Amino acid sequence: MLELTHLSHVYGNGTRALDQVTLSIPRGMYGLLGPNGAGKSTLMRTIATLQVPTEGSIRFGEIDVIAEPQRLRRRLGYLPQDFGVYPRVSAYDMLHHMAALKGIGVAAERRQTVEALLHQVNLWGVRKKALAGLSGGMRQRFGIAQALIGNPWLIVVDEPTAGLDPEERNRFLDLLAEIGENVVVILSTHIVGDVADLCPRMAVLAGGRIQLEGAPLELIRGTRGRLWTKTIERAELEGYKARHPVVSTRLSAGRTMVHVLSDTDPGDGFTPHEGDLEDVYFCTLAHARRAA
Ligand SMILES: Nc1ncnc2c1ncn2[C@@H]1O[C@H](COP(=O)(O)OP(=O)(O)OP(=O)(O)O)[C@@H](O)[C@H]1O
Repeated sequence: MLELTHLSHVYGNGTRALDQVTLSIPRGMYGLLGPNGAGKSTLMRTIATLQVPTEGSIRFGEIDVIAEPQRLRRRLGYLPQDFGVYPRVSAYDMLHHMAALKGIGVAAERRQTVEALLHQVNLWGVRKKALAGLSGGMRQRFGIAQALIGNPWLIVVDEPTAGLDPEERNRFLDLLAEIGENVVVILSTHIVGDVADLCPRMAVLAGGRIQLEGAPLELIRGTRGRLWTKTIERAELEGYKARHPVVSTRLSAGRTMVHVLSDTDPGDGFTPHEGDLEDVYFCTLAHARRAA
């Protein structure tokens, strides 16, 4: 279990990127969902011991993460948002090098680890290729392989599917799902589908604050009977926004589909709408914006 308590972070320029974040993150896949600038990367870097928060505490089991970062690092796998690699080095050699850095000193053990990981992430066939020659999806799978060196108990993955095509994204998510239920995996993302597909628990972060926490299915159930939809012309949107609490709009075959959150029938031709996690997310963001 990873416990974050009253975690805040203020950058030198005064930006409050995290504001009293308190979360208990159990074993399994945990989704941290938020828009650009929400503070996700700040939180991921803080958990990964790359920066020290201004305030608050982090515990992972018996480890006081801020006081004993080295102890956590031995148990940590981290795939940062901007995962830089030496472009001309092969996947095989780079993984070897990283395994050595992670403390696997015995050559035979290192070789065994590297080969098993290359098979696990399905990169065995391209292991001799320079990293620069791999596709975006392959590079992200390489990123997961390096994060898995040394059998970590805590795995932090920051926006891993951004920029992947749908097939590569599916393959990457399948790989994450396989990592197992016995470790804590935190998946930070702005893509609702990543969380919907993988995570039995999640939180929404916006403006540095936790806006919502829970199990996606329960959170979706919480919108039941309160969501309404109508398809309108784009030009009518401003009028609808003025009359109704619009939480989201999406285009459907060139027309605009409006979703409204209301405990009672808003009239005006709206029909009941079966919500999904995207609706939960947009309702949460709309609420956070109003509160701000
Ligand atoms: N080194 C820094 N110095 C000053 N402000 C920063 C720094 N890093 C991030 N910020 C600011 O902190 C806030 C949170 O940024 P962060 O990168 O953690 O968000 P994010 O949710 O990961 O966003 P994105 O999806 O765009 O990466 C933003 O307002 C950002 O501009």
